[in-house]
Amino acid sequence: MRIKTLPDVFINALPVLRKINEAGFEAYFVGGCVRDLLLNRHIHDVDIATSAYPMEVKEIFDRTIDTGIKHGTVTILFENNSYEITTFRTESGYQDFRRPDHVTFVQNLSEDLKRRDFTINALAMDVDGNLIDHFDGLKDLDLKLIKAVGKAENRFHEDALRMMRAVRFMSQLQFKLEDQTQKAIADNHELLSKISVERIRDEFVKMGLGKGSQAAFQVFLDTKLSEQVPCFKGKKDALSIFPKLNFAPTTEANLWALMIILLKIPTNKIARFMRKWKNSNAMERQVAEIVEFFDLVSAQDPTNFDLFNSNLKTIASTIDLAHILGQPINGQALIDRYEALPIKNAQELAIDGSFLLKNGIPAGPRIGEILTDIKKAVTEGKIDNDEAQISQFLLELNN
Ligand SMILES: Nc1ccn([C@@H]2O[C@H](COP(=O)(O)OP(=O)(O)OP(=O)(O)O)[C@@H](O)[C@H]2O)c(=O)n1
Ligand SMILES: [Mg+2]
Repeated sequence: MRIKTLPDVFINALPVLRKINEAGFEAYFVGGCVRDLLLNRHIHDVDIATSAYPMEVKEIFDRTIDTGIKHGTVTILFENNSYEITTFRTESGYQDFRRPDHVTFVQNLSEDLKRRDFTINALAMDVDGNLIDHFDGLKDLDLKLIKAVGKAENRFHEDALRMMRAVRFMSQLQFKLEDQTQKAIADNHELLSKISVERIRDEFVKMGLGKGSQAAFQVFLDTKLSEQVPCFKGKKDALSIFPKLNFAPTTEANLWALMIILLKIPTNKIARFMRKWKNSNAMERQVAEIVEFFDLVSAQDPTNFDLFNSNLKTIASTIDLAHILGQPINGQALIDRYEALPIKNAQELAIDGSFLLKNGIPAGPRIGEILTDIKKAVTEGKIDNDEAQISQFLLELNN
């Protein structure tokens, strides 16, 4: 099969392939970019595989970066783009279940494609748009099937992360998992423990946010992959709610918040959970804020001061979670009330701590307490946000 009209990302890269060809080597587009081209999905980067060794690639192009020479990868800068060019290689013989420290280069494209994870990721395309499909990847694209190349177990022994990639692609592409591939994951799920949490987390998040997240999550549970990730062991019942929900989360923070809610993780253990998953401090804070506000809204109607202490992003997340979990809350009313607040942060208050000092309040913790009282009074609409009314409020407070 030949693709006649290529999108710009490929057109821009054609001179790169030609230059490699002219130097006497083979070069192909490979992997995710060919898959996404055929699925009409957005293509974020094009990867190139070649028969040239990294040193030979570096001789062909003026501007190169040694991204992963050990793995056979050189990044080249060409016009305004950068491309990863990887020498045909294989991973077989490395049975430590992780990406190998170094690889064996191979002579031809077929040997290279053979070591790739799934048939739909083992497609290649040459400079003329001819597709190379040694493993029926095109057929599986048609059947919407994630199927390992060759013997599935071998692929997962080469790199156990591929088991998470399987459920991630199921979710992102809304594909089914081929039976033998699923069986191999179930049989080998324990190998996932060899993989770093950061790499598992990235795949988990992509799975959780893909269009087919609920079907994928079910397989993630059924194959027991879930038993090998932080804090999920023995929690199948609680997590089984996810595939049954009517909606799925749309942001990473909401995904984590939903996990915390489903697992009933107490407030004082949220930081621990987030850290076990190696999330950033910023993500940890955002998720803690969302869960806290969600708990508050689930228990009672928030006051204006509660809304003031929150922010639009957190409120929007809470509404999303309530929607997902089928909890009746009037989201629009919350947003309207937030928008109508006379002040949205401490900087918008007509006075600050120095005003209190000038008005005879001694420096110390009392300043903070009084400022809180003033913010409460202003947000609850008891007084206007102006100096005169705040002064009056202070007088009454002191009497
Ligand atoms: N554990 C892995 C990772 C990658 N690959 C191969 O390397 C290609 C590129 O890898 P990567 O960019 O990680 O994945 P993509 O399939 O391109 O998906 P994405 O759209 O997320 O980049 C894959 O298509 C696949 O052929 C693999 O066989 N095994
Ligand atoms: Mg890619």
